[in-house]
Amino acid sequence: MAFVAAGDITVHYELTGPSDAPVVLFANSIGTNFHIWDEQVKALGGRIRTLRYDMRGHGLTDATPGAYSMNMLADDALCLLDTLGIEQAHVCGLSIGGMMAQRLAVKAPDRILSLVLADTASVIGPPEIWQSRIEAIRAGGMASIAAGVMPRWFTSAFLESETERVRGYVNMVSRTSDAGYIGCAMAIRDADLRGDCARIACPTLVVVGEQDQATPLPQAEELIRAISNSQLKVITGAGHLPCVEQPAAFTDAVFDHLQTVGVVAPKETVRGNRNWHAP
Ligand SMILES: O=C(O)CCC(=O)CC(=O)O
Repeated sequence: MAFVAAGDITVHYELTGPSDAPVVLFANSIGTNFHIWDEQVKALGGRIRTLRYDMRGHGLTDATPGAYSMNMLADDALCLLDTLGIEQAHVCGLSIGGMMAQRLAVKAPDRILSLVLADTASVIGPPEIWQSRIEAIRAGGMASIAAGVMPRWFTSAFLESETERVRGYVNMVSRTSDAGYIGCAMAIRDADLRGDCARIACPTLVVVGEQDQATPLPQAEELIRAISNSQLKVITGAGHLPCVEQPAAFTDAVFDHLQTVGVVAPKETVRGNRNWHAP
């Protein structure tokens, strides 16, 4: 396990892959931790340098009290890059991680080379959803909301067939810090990144699970309209966490994007040399 002091927090992170390879920074969604990227890191780690971390308030990263903002979360990511001596990176962010990535690409355009914005939007609302969730956590703790979130994250097929894994995700949410989740929920509640989106210039892939209930396809289409240099990929058979529910399709989408932006060699070469989807 690796930890680094970045600004006012200690961040739990993992950096793997060849030291001279391009870096892809992976940012998690609310209520999760960096393990949502396990399959992508396993599949891509030999070709690129993968940097994943637990967002402020999540996993083993510090949870500070009070409201967070997308700007604060983007500063955390920049601080992590600075502390690890990484000048430039591609960024793949899911949901709040994708909101943070929108802010980051505008805040540091010379450092962010491309984006994968997965199951995210410029506004994830309405604010009342987040406010009532914050109040529910204050009243009953994280365990009181954990099971109710699952149908917003996973397809009914996954909920029915993957009961142990779903139980594990309920545990993941339940064990997230109250303060950390509330801080991030406030950041989502208060964020409107439409102005940032119009200013994103780097190549951007927008990915969405076709059955995403939290940030559905029309919101991904809005991102495509707002970001000039963007493409859309819909992942079938997935909800809000396609990196978990359809990991191979999600990894392929990220890989194709990295190929488009010139980070990795053509698919045939890579897949010819590696057992691409092997566990
Ligand atoms: O937990 C939900 O209901 C959806 C969460 C969301 O939209 C933001 C995120 O996953 O970071």
